[in-house]
Amino acid sequence: MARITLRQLLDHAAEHGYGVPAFNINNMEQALAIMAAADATDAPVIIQASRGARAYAHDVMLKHMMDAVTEIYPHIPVCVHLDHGNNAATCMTAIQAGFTSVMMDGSLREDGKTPADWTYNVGVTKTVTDMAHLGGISVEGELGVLGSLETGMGDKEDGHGAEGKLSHDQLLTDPEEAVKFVRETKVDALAIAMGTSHGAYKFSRKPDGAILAMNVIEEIHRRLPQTHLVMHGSSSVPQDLQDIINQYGGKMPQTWGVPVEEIQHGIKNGVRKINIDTDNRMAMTGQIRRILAEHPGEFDPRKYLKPAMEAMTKLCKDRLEQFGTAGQAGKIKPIPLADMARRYAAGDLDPKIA
Ligand SMILES: O=C(CO)COP(=O)(O)O
Ligand SMILES: O=C[C@H](O)COP(=O)(O)O
Ligand SMILES: [Zn+2]
Ligand SMILES: [Zn+2]
Repeated sequence: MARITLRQLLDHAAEHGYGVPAFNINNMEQALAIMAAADATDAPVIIQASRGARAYAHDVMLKHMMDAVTEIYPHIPVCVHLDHGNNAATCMTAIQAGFTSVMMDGSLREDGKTPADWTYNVGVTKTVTDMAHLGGISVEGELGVLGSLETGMGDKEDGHGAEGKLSHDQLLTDPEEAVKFVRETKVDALAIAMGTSHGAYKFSRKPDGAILAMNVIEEIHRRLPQTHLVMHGSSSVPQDLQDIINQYGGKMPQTWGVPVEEIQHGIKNGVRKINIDTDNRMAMTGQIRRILAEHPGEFDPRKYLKPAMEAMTKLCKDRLEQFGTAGQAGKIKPIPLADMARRYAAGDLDPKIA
């Protein structure tokens, strides 16, 4: 059984200069689609579940799905990660359900809507790292609020995200603060804000530096070369997926996501975890729409879910190859949680800050 912690996986990625996509799941089809891609490319993967996914699928179902995929594919290291935990309790129950890594998103208050202040974010994140590291579990924190530099709006699209208008100061992570945040919280990975947002409607044009501030990543990486950076809202929203949805009755207005080459530039500058959900949702939806439109008499879910899974597998394979994750699975031997716990206790995994 090859369950791995985020920390071990991202340390390996940093050592070998690659990035790891973190794909969201809500159901069996998505879990199987991701694993088929990881298997085909010999890649380790991060499978993450949001609070919404946990409510949709039930923790027990998620736990057993993760047991199942690691049993089916024992040679693939799988990190099971909580996406956007809103408080310490949510993180704790995820750990109880078998997650090897949690995100404590203290950039927002517990309601998942209100931007939080520095003291709250540092306090709640440190509470979670203190607790999680005792068990060898990894923690991702977030500094800066996700949202659009074009409109100043937070990303309310999928229910989790800031409400109302935000200032550029809130939308762009401050590199000086990032250093202090990592030092004080001892997070294993740091999510930063630089113009990406969740969902399909990120940019009204192909993004340039004015609306996708890759310079913020470069600056943070310069000051924190040993810290693993995380890009949220990193779906590329490919044109062909927009087209297929619209061709078969969908009504998605034209939109732009994060170009893969920008993510590759990020990987050269310390980005190790890249969160992707929307692209997979679109890949599945496009095929479901196509099958149902072309075969209106069809009512066996397998007839549309199988092509949907295949489209998702293709998307995942593309990203595993583009981010350099492909070919790395066989090189990793997962370290047991108890060993990770000992390393944290000994201070071996403390942030290295110049
Ligand atoms: O950041 C994400 C999950 O935390 C997903 O981002 P997308 O909506 O761009 O896929
Ligand atoms: O927040 C990021 C993911 O896209 C999860 O979305 P969700 O909260 O709708 O499950
Ligand atoms: Zn979200
Ligand atoms: Zn996110």
